[in-house]
Amino acid sequence: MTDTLWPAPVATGAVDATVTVPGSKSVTNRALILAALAGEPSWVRRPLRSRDSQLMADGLRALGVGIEEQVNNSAGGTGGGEAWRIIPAPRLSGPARIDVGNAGTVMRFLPPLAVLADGAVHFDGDPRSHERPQHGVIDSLRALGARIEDGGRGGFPLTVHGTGALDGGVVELDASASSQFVSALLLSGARYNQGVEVRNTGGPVPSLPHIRMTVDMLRLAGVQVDAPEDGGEPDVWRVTPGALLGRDLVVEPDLSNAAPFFGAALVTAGQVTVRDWPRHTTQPGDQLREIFGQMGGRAEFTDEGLSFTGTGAVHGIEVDLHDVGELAPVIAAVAALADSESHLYGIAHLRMHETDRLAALAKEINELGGDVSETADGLRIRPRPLHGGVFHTYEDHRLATAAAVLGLVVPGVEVENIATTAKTLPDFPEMWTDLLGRAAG
Ligand SMILES: O=C(O)C1=C[C@@H](OP(=O)(O)O)[C@@H](O)[C@H](O)C1
Ligand SMILES: C=C(OP(=O)(O)O)C(=O)O
Repeated sequence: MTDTLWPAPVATGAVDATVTVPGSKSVTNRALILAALAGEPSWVRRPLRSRDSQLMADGLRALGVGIEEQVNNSAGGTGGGEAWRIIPAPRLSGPARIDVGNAGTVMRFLPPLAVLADGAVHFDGDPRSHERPQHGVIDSLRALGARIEDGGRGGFPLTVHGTGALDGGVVELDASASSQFVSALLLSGARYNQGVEVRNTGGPVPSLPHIRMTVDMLRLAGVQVDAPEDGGEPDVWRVTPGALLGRDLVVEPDLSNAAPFFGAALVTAGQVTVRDWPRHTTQPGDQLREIFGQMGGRAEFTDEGLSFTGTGAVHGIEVDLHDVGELAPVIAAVAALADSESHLYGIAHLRMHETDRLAALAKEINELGGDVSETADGLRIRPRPLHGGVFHTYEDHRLATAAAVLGLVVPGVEVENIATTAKTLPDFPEMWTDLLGRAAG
């Protein structure tokens, strides 16, 4: 029920908690794709189990990939507990129907894999999937030799007519709307006859750490990749054709989903430790240490993970979020509670995310009494005393978690459809209640 209202709990004091954040959506869904393309079985341990990863797993299963859910404490050393065992199909095959939901990773990463299946693979998803940009994937796959029917829409619903193989080669595209166009082609590219060379001819590509994640995970699967940041040509990524190795991989916690929990520490002058924070990672959420640090908190590695402490001060910030747009909604919520103005920029592409995030954040914070204006590529946020009210979430998990942060210190915030957090963080309401514990009102 999308019209259900969740009364956001108010913190009566400083939060003080240690939190286990579920696995990264981006790592889990890449690991599933790479395991499906490998020449041998893989383990994906501590996977994210959420709507987006379930959609990815179901899509791969529809093409013949075996994904067994196991609780296994003995196999393969580290990361016992929950795991997925992935058995690649001897031959990916259609006909199949795949639901992409509103998952960018599923929308963009699966069609390039479906071209390797034998048969017709039909894709459709939530109404929003019909609006999110997909041209970078469809046009590129066509240029590389694929047959795709999309009724001239340039997006979903669409049918990939797989023939079991793709020529591949060099392709030019405009990836300024989404880094996922580039990641999508690279992830399956090693299985194309000539591999793939992706050349961005558009404006700057957003979310570059996510492309780095793709490149690193491909290399760990034995694929040779040339990338700009390793001295290669700017805006060009090249994947050499070849087999992929099966892997045994432990998924890192989703650091972008740590944002509301650290946000809680910041706005209540409390302390939150997120367990198992990796010391080295390509996840954009790692930049929370720096960004929330500038906003007044203090991050420190401990034996358990990363501990973040609010000092009582919450400062405004001027920050380019082009690389880390996923973090913008929670940063905007914290900024609305700060002691000075903020300017978040470099995030025009957020207009085509789960919803138009710039418009939605401005409207919803303003309806609570805030003063947020949209710029061409971001938000200006001038803190004002806020009051309670309904916060609409537009089927966007990050709008919902941002609203929960506001609700900690603004009594009477009611969050519409908190269940939308199931996209990447299914247990969010319970985790939030646990976080507050005695600090809840
Ligand atoms: O590749 C990925 O896993 C992602 C890339 C980013 O997409 P955009 O480049 O479209 O922002 C990010 O916002 C999204 O949540 C996940
Ligand atoms: C933009 C996001 O998701 P998606 O993978 O659907 O693009 C996000 O999680 O913030």
